[in-house]
Amino acid sequence: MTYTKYSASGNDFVIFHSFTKKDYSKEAIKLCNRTEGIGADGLIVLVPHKDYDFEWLFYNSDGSHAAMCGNGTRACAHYAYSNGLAPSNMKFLTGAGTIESTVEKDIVQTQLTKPILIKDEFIQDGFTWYLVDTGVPHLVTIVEDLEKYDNSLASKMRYEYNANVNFAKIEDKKIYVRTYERGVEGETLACGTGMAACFLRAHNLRLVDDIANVYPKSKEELTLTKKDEILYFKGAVKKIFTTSIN
Ligand SMILES: N[C@H](CCC[C@H](N)C(=O)O)C(=O)O
Repeated sequence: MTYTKYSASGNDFVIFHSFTKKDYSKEAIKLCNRTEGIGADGLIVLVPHKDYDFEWLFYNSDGSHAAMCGNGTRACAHYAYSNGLAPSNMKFLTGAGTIESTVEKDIVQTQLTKPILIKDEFIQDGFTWYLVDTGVPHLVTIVEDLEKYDNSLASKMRYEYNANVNFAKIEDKKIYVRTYERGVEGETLACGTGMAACFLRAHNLRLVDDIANVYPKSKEELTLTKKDEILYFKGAVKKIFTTSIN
């Protein structure tokens, strides 16, 4: 089987396509393992679909299934276009619904799913939180200093709310984010739906404009846009290598 490794702003994925729609959780654990596998935050499998360019199956590195992955959609769209599986402007089916992505060289833009507010502002453990679903659930707290990121608190909140956990700093209308990712069970270098959740929170508080640059732990620049209540997520992706494993 041929596998391709992508990095989307530091959030990395193993991607392949197959005619077989089945549970790939075990493959995800094996392939995402950073010592004995290829190593990645997640596995993405493209399978045929009669109504869309393809359907995707997404797994976190612990083998758990997730409905959506913002960075994963950008990597997967680039993979699909590069392999002739979809046109540059494509529509594919995810666990969170239909996703539309557009590929222009190494820049990919994804139209995210409609955000759903789960729990508005609440205070817990000394931080003010906001819980929103941007394809998957995300807790967001805005802090003055990202050194306030607390991995053990993030892990506690992740299990209490079954959500990813984001600490965001806003400076000159730019957003800087650190994310503890569910299913990776640790901080990743970027989390697309997490950046979208932070953007939404900052936008609601009028701390950013309708278009904002967002910088995850990898420091790569991404752009989030809110237009007619729809969120668009744009940034570069990198194909790292392709390999065959028997
Ligand atoms: N870990 C997430 C899925 C991946 C989200 C993230 N990698 C992104 O780019 O949106 C979850 O289980 O909810």
